[in-house]
Amino acid sequence: MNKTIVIKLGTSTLTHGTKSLSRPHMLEIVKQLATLHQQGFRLIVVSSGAVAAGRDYLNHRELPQTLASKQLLAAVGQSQLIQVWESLFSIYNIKIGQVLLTRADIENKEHFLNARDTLNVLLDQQIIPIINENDAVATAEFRIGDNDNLSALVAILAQAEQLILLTDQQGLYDSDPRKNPNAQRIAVVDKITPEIRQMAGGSGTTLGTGGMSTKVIAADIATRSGVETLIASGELENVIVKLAQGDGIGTRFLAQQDKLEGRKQWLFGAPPAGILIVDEGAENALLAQHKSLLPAGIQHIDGQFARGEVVKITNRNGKLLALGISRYNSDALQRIKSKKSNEIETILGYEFGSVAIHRDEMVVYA
Ligand SMILES: Nc1ncnc2c1ncn2[C@@H]1O[C@H](COP(=O)(O)OP(=O)(O)O)[C@@H](O)[C@H]1O
Ligand SMILES: N[C@@H](CCC(=O)OP(=O)(O)O)C(=O)O
Repeated sequence: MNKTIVIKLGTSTLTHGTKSLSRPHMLEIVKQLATLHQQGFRLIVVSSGAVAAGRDYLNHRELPQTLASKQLLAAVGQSQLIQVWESLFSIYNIKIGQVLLTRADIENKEHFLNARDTLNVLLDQQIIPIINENDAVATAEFRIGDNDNLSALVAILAQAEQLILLTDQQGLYDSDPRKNPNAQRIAVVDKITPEIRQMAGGSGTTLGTGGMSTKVIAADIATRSGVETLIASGELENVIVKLAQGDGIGTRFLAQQDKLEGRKQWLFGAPPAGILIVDEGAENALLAQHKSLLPAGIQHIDGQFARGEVVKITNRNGKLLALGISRYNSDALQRIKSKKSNEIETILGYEFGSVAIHRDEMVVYA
């Protein structure tokens, strides 16, 4: 499959340093994305800018400094933002789909699987997802709070190879270049150490959230899950195309370990909520052929669990074969066990795909 790239565009990039969305600058970005899209890259955009667009739409009206005001600005601004994206992408005949996420959509594994399926179906249909945090409803408890972190989680969700964070600086510097004119850009970061974290300061503008420090945290989350992360300036000509082709601009944070295994560590935080006992055919498919687990191979189900929970997979002798995230809840599995995948929809009246546990959401022992 073609490479999946998540591109995060900060407010500073979308406004081109002004107080309004800069259509010419956004068109410049869309042009680059269209080039990569045509080359077959699977692209996901994480776009900030809703609050800035909302402020502009309401003519910078004086509002109280409350969460409710921010939610109001995000609600009016998000529709402005998506309209601009839609009109610009339509110049290149590219369709987009809006996906608004909150922390719960990433942390709750059932929501996680739903969001993953949505992104995959959009990408399979050559539609570019335009993602933002659902700021209009995300209260303190459910907020991720900054799109740098959101984009790292999206990269894990989408099993991306690369995360590109575009901002108003050429990359990570050894100190904030707005404060220190002699600051030096760091070209490659092998490992995110406490020294690296210390270099990254807060936002340089009133519109940006988090500054370089949230970008380094995002790079840490993403690289630990095997996603190479790049920070570069959105001002640079053809920057996205250059980064996708491996040009040495910006700051490159190297992926820390084998992609799949890193992601699985992130997925398997919770203790198993149930057990699936599988037949010999399924055991062989999992261990020798590295395949997903189909309902056809499941003989018994122990425990009550929801879609998205972690379960053990054992053979009939009780030998632990794997841990995996179940795409169906235990009641549904009771009804579709030993059945062919093409019968799932008839039996349940719905389906979440042909597999009970996907290979990418499984750790195999033995
Ligand atoms: N070590 C550093 N290297 C580069 N930029 C830094 C550093 N420390 C702090 N910054 C600040 O981070 C800002 C970028 O973050 P932010 O304003 O949140 O932008 P965005 O809207 O693109 O997310 C820069 O303008 C810069 O002032
Ligand atoms: N979700 C918010 C942006 C939050 C954010 O992280 O902003 P930024 O630091 O500009 O990427 C919005 O759309 O205004």
